Amino acid sequence: MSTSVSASAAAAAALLPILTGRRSPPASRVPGISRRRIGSNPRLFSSSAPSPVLPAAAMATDGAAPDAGSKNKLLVFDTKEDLAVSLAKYTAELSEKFAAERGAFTVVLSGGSLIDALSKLTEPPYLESVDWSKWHVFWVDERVVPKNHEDSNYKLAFDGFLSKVPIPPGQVYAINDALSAEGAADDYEACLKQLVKNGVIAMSAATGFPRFDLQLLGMGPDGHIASLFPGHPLLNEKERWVTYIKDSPKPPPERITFTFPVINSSAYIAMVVTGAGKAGPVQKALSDKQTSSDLLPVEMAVLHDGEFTWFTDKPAVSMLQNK
Ligand SMILES: O=C(O)[C@H](O)[C@@H](O)[C@H](O)[C@H](O)COP(=O)(O)O
Repeated sequence: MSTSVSASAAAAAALLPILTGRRSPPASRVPGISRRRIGSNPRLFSSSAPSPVLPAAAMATDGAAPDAGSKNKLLVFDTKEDLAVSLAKYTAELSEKFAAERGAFTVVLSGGSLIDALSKLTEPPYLESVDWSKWHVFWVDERVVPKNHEDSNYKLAFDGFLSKVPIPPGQVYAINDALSAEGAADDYEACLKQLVKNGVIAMSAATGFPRFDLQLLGMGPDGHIASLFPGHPLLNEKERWVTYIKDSPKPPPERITFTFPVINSSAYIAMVVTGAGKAGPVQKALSDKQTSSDLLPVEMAVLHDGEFTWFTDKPAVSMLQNK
């Protein structure tokens, strides 16, 4: 059982009644293919269908917000299992779409609980049906530690996901762990630039930054995403693709991270956020009271031209819903 909410950046979804009895369309549809718009008000759906992934056509709002809010969605799941099933279907469908359209699928991972949420992709039917040879895997942020260190996001992803699927090892782009934070950020940015030249990574003509096909992100209880923390000067980086931080409030202190211009140039973002500890930032991000002065990092993740889907559970949206 799940609930899907249209979630423009300005949508006060909490204020809407839940409409029942509407089933989601067949889950084989790839979100974002159709662009039909259905009106100016945010809509909220409750669905008993096994997959809550609704096409953008059904979820779109009509420019209620001045950003890409018309392609934002909020999915709320009863269980981690339901979330993982839906996230696997969503990712597999995008893999098929981008493999067909551009012969490559560029996927960006974060650390944290996201990796567990990808577990269903390592099982049938996806293990066999996904064309893993098209995948190119990147990290939105990485801790500057050796790849075999317990703090390494690469190790987390390798142990929990990458070692279980047949992605060609040369298409998994870990940081150079022999370098300093500065050096690793420069090196990673140079690697991305080369892959743009080779046509593996798309470019956004609109922003001039790389356009990853799918970024699979988590959010911390303080509203941070990637290694972009509240109030940190890196939030304002406008030139670099990849930068570094040496004073991360979340240990370990030294990290590299994508910048907002890169995050916001993506074609798709899945923001996977569960648990009551995240309810505050979720509420802030999805409320219509955004001001430019005190934005949390998660609120600054606004796609220039893409589709942003929140994969959440009920505790995470508990401050949004009508009681
Ligand atoms: O390097 C990191 O520290 C992670 O990439 C981090 O940004 C993570 O994605 C969030 O903190 C959410 O983590 P959880 O989902 O485990 O809360």
